Amino acid sequence: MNHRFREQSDNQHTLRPSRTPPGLSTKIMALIGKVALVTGAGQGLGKGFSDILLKNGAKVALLDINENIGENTRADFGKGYGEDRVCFFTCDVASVEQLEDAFQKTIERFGRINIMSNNAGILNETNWEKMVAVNLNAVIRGTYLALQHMKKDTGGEGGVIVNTASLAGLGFLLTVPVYTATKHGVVGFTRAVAGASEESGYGVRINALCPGLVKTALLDSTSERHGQFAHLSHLSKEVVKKCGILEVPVVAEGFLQLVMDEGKNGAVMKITHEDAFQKTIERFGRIHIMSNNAGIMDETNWEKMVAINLNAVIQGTYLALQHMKKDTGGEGGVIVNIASMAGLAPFLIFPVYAAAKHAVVGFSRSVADASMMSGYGVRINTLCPTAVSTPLLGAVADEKKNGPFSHLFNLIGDTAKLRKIEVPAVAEGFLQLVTDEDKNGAVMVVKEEGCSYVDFPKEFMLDLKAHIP
Ligand SMILES: NC(=O)c1ccc[n+]([C@@H]2O[C@H](COP(=O)([O-])OP(=O)(O)OC[C@H]3O[C@@H](n4cnc5c(N)ncnc54)[C@H](O)[C@@H]3O)[C@@H](O)[C@H]2O)c1
Ligand SMILES: CCCCC[C@H](O)CC\C=C/C=C/C=C/[C@@H](O)[C@@H](O)CCCC(=O)O
Repeated sequence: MNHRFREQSDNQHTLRPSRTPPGLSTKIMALIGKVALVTGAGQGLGKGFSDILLKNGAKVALLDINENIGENTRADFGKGYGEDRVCFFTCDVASVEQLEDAFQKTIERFGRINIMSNNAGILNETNWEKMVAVNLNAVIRGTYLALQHMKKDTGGEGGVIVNTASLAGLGFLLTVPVYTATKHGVVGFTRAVAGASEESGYGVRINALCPGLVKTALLDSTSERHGQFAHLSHLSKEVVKKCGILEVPVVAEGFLQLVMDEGKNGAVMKITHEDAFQKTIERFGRIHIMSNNAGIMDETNWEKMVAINLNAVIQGTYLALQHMKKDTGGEGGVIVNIASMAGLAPFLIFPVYAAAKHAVVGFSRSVADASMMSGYGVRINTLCPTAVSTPLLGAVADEKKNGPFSHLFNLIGDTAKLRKIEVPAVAEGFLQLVTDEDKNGAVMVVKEEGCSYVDFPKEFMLDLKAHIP
């Protein structure tokens, strides 16, 4: 299934026009050396958020009320990312003293705080006062404490706060009215305090994340957790059926966007299943062939180019695998990822385009082997055409899209004179990769002379077995 990261806009209730354009802005917060504090980090979403922050170079203080799971997670991350980059503090976020103490200890350990994730949350409609204390009051307190440490007017370095709300913070769930209230509270508080921080020149962005149902322990519901409306729990099951269940890493990607995108303040990101795959299945019953073809050429807006030309190809491949792989009831199939000759050779003036396309080649060849070894019955091939006569090539002649090497623009000369092949020739090659059942991990070049397969030199093969003593 596909997923949708969408910024929620609510014109009627927006106090002023949103200052953040939809999609990624060009200013990205670098995470290397940044210090993050994540609550409820022992498992579930908090663990996923911590993981993605560590993966991107941040140091993370994990906070959780459960010492056992917190310590285990710290040990895992310590092994994977280095003991000096992660620590754990036992902390009940509903306790003012414990939360303040955890901030202090984080500063003592890492010297500062740049990123705060107010994520800890529970589902308990019976002890609803406790739920309000954890899901709402502690988010407010965590935000205020983080602001105190980060705000620039009192010597802080600025930073970003991401509050975990829920889709139930935008809509409602009949079985969990108080949970719904706490999450609406988080959304409202976040939007208001984000505006206040901006007006006050604090240099701290504050955003809210609203995922639908996510596969975590929070969903192991008991009737006690559903309180007096437990008899309506069949209605929750209907919601689950309608919404589907998200995986933690998908939500973590959305979280990372809210952290890194310097253009986002007061943003409310909704994460639900995108229904492109679902709609295709509803219409045709199944999917056998996936072509990850969408791409752009823009060295100036290179982050966006990487997101489309590489990240989306990875995402599309994984989603297609989920639907097609035989071990979970799929019928098998084939995925063809569209790279370029620039995925095999250096490309003057377009180095990031070349990097993304090289990565598509490497990713597709690796995942093709992995799919075969896993018995998925899904082949994955790559197509590398030379210059094709389509509007994409307009970028070559567009100085604005040439990025830092636009001074070499004149070397290209007249693009009309560029040697190009036509779309049907590329389509022929594409069809071969789809239909030839012997081709998996194949990389096909399409040039004026026709189609040929790349024969990678044997010395560049990674023989894993040879590396195991
Ligand atoms: N799972 C979902 O479907 C879903 C959907 C939308 C939003 N959320 C929200 O995501 C957040 C994380 O939930 P999850 O799904 O990862 O749940 P989870 O139960 O897997 O993890 C929650 C973590 O928070 C910790 N925690 C609980 N109370 C705490 C407290 N008082 N102080 C410190 N830590 C505490 C727990 O020990 C646990 O490690 C919550 O705010 C939840 O409301 C969850
Ligand atoms: C009983 C399980 C409780 C889990 C709570 C989690 O936080 C997950 C909440 C997930 C789904 C909530 C769904 C709400 C659905 C409707 O109200 C929906 O129509 C909301 C749409 C909101 C919008 O699109 O703006």
